[in-house]
Amino acid sequence: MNANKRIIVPLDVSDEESAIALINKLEQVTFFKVGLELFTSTGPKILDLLKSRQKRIFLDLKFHDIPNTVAGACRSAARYGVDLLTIHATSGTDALKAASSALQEEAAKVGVNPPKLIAITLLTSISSRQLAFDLKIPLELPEYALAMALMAQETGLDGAVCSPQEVAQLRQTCKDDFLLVCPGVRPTWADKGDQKRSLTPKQAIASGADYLVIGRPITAAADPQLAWQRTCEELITVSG
Ligand SMILES: O=C(O)c1cc(=O)[nH]c(=O)n1[C@@H]1O[C@H](COP(=O)(O)O)[C@@H](O)[C@H]1O
Repeated sequence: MNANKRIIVPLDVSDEESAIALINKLEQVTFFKVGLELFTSTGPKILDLLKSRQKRIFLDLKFHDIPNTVAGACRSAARYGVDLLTIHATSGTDALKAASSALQEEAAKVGVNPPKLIAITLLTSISSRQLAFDLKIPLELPEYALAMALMAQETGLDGAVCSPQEVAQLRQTCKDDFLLVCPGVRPTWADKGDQKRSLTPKQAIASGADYLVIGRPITAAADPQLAWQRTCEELITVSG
């Protein structure tokens, strides 16, 4: 896959106008993420706009609820015809199974391809200290992320979201076609911000990530187009 097709740019802005401005500046980007901030503001309108421009869509709503509720949310999301959708692994196996079945059934009913359903293993903003002291989870961080990914795989999900620092271990253990999506990726020249477990794009791909989510280094740059190009150039040598 071309380097630029592996990068997903999140439209983490508060309204449609700002999202359109970013999409226009980033003409070469083929895959965008619509997350909680933008979707809460615009609703599905933004998905139609992206589709009209032939963009791929990662709808990152991070569902986390009881089985009946996530199944209903997945039925609604299935109708949008997006490419990727997220749910927290900590929703539990019953909810993961209910979500996955609901997506398949509803997509077949309305005649669209179901999105790949991917599980959040552990948010990339959580440190090992926070995992132990705030969340009270008595496992090493990589061990916990792997357990969540394997649980997602066993319940029939299509992949997982993990930090680049855990991706090599997940790649080794999970099936080859289990999609691994890594946010918290920072080009060599970018600030880390609130991302606690980051690697560079090149390191993340070399470690086995299928897709990288790279936001602020590109979207908050003075020249987003130039930042996008520099990011792609960093990747070319490993995945060109
Ligand atoms: O699901 C995600 O995309 C996600 C999961 C996670 O564990 N960490 C994480 O940062 N993200 C998203 O990835 C993007 C990262 O943005 P930047 O930190 O600006 O590159 C944001 O849209 C986050 O919502």
